[in-house]
Amino acid sequence: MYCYGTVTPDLFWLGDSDRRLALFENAYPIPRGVSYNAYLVMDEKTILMDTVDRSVGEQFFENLEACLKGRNLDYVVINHMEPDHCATLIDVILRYPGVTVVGNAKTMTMIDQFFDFDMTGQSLIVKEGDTLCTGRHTFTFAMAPMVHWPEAMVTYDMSDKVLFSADAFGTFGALSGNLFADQMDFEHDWLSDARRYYTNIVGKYGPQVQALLKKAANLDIQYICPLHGPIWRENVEWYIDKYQKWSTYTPEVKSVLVIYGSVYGHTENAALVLAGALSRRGVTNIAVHDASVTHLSELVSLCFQYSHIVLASATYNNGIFTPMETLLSDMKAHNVQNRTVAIIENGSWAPQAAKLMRAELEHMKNIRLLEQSVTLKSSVKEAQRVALEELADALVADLQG
Ligand SMILES: Cc1cc2nc3c(=O)[nH]c(=O)nc-3n(C[C@H](O)[C@H](O)[C@H](O)COP(=O)(O)O)c2cc1C
Repeated sequence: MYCYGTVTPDLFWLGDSDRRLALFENAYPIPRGVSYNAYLVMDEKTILMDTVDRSVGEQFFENLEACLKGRNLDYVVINHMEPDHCATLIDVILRYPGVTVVGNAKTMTMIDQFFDFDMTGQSLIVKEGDTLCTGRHTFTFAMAPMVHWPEAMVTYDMSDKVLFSADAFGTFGALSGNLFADQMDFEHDWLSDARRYYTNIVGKYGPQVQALLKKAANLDIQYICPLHGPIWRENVEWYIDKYQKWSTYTPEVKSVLVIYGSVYGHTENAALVLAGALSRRGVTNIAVHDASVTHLSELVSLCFQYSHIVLASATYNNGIFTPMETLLSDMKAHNVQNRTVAIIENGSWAPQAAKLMRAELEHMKNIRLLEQSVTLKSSVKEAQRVALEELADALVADLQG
């Protein structure tokens, strides 16, 4: 049975959620599921904004058919050619043979790459600022390259001030009846997934997100309709401000995130001794994570959130303990920058981790390494306890500075 939702009297949500998928992009755990959103505007001409992942295709077509109420589909706009939004595009064309596919030149190239379908006479190529009128609604298009693929664009309904934002402003998490962010406790229940989605999916492309935000700043936005997660119609500025912070690599929390890589628990012990020392000095919201336990996508997200990061690692076969090594490479891949970092190392015969971690961090932009570091030779002794207290002093001084 169809279950589409109403956004405005003539704008409908046709999406569905996948609660079974374990890994989004076969990489990111999504215990809360994920929604794939598509939207239909019923005007003199009917216009569909994007399609959906194959996993929810059946429900999507039931919704589309019910929503169209026997009318034909005139346009389908492809804001983003990634298969989680476009896998069902050809099925749309086959079901509605007269439909015109709207996208930019790069979109059309990608359609050719992904599918074997001759679109001659069925496509409309749009550029920055072009408009398309469907009756009461006039839509304009803005390119958003690398948010999150090169062909990405957004569509703005100038009549009702709706931004169809593609992957921007999306989040992991299945929708449960409520379509709007103001119908949920977004900050409490969704924000950490929204941050994890942003930082891992587009975190690398801060300057490109900034370029899109500058375009959006010129628009009167009453609704944001993303391709994943809830729709925004209230407090839109709050969410845009989060995007400002994330895309400029500005920390949200002025506190210390401690991540440790530990085989037998002694490096973990050092991390906790430090965390306790920080707490006694009045630092709040300290976070401690085991790099072997907390998923990388969560750790990357936390690195975007916190101003100060302490990395503590055992030496492992003359290298960095592998989960910590993987984290460092992921931090680099996601462009983590503008952070203050301190290092703790451990090793029973030739500790190397500090030197090697430092070398990795030097490849990242604007990472300020605290001079103070702590070396353990197997376990925390009195000398290291004192050194950890001193590291806490240095971190507190830096936080206050
Ligand atoms: C597989 C393996 C390889 C190791 N390689 C080194 C090494 O190259 N150099 C060193 O000084 N210690 C090495 N160690 C020792 C650990 O770094 C050391 O025992 C450290 O105290 C472990 O800290 P943890 O208790 O937090 O796991 C190695 C330990 C393991 C299990």
